[in-house]
This record gives sequence, structure tokens and C-alpha cells, in this order.
Amino acid sequence: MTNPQPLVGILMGSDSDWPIMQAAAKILKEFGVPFEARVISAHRAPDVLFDYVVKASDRGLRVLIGGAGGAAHLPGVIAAKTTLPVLGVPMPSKHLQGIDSLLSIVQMPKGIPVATFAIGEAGAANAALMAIAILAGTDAALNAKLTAFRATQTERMLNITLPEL
Ligand SMILES: Nc1c(C(=O)O)ncn1[C@@H]1O[C@H](COP(=O)(O)O)[C@@H](O)[C@H]1O
Repeated sequence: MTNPQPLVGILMGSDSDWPIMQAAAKILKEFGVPFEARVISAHRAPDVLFDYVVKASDRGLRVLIGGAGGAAHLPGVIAAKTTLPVLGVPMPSKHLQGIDSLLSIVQMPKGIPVATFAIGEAGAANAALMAIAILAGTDAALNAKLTAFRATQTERMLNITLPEL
């Protein structure tokens, strides 16, 4: 069985990030967007990362999501090597609760942007939704799915009844 050509690459610095980054993978799966997920640390495997990123566009990838924690250089390094949109997701970290990750990812120098999301699962899910929004710009069927997702979310909220005191 051949996998469909991935349009989104989810990269993360460690397999310890996967429990969080799964939230991105689940959303892409739900929307039927082909993706691949790889552990490639900029610090621990810089040459492998460079190789992956420089080939990404020619392989048909349209958006790259980078999840990393602590000294979270991964998304910035990805962005340095490609003009594809790069979405950064800060991982919650043990000692600084992910503030270190967030600041490492968000404070990019002018000229090399990384779109930075919330720390943790919400950020991972929203990065996937942003990737979908980017792809939906040239894919009417995907745009319809995104519109339906929003409508379902609104409907669910409107149906909430709070418990009696
Ligand atoms: N921030 C980075 C990078 C990188 O930016 O290249 N490589 C690994 N890491 C992060 O180190 C944390 C701890 O990793 P381990 O659990 O493997 O020790 C992870 O959150 C990972 O993203």
C-alpha cells in the first residue's frame, strides 16, 4: 500500500514530544490531509534535518510544523532552510513549563518568520488547523470541510446547558 503524497510535514525534536504533537496529526487525519511525522532534532541531527528540509518542497510538502521544547531551535532552523510556511509549536518543559520553548520559537530575527502557536496541545491542534487553512486557499473541498468544522464547533457550544446550582 502506498501512502498518499504528504502535504504537511510534522517534525519534532524528540519522541517525548509526540504525546503533544499527536494533536496535530489527529486533526490532519480527521480532515484527510496527507502528512508525515518525523523526529529530527536540529541539535542532535543537524545534517539529517538540513537534508529533509531542503528536499521538502520538491517532495510536494506545502507546510512544515515544528514542535520543540526548551532551547527550541528546531522551527527556526527549519525556516532558515526553506521558504515553505513553518508553524512552530512550543512544548511544555519540565522546569520552565514551556515558557522557554515559547520564547525560543517566537523571538525570530526579522526576515525569517516562524508562525508561533500556544504551548502544548492547543498549539499543536491549532498549527494543524492553520496548515489546513493554508492548503484550503487552493482546495475548495478542504475549505468546505474547514467551514463545516467551525459550524460544528459553534453548534456544540450553543447546545451547552450548564448544570443547575
Ligand atoms: N528543542 C529541541 C531540539 C531542537 O530544537 O533541535 N531537539 C530536541 N529538543 C527538545 O528537547 C526536549 C527534551 O528532549 P528529550 O526528551 O529527548 O530529552 C524535547 O522537548 C525536544 O523537543
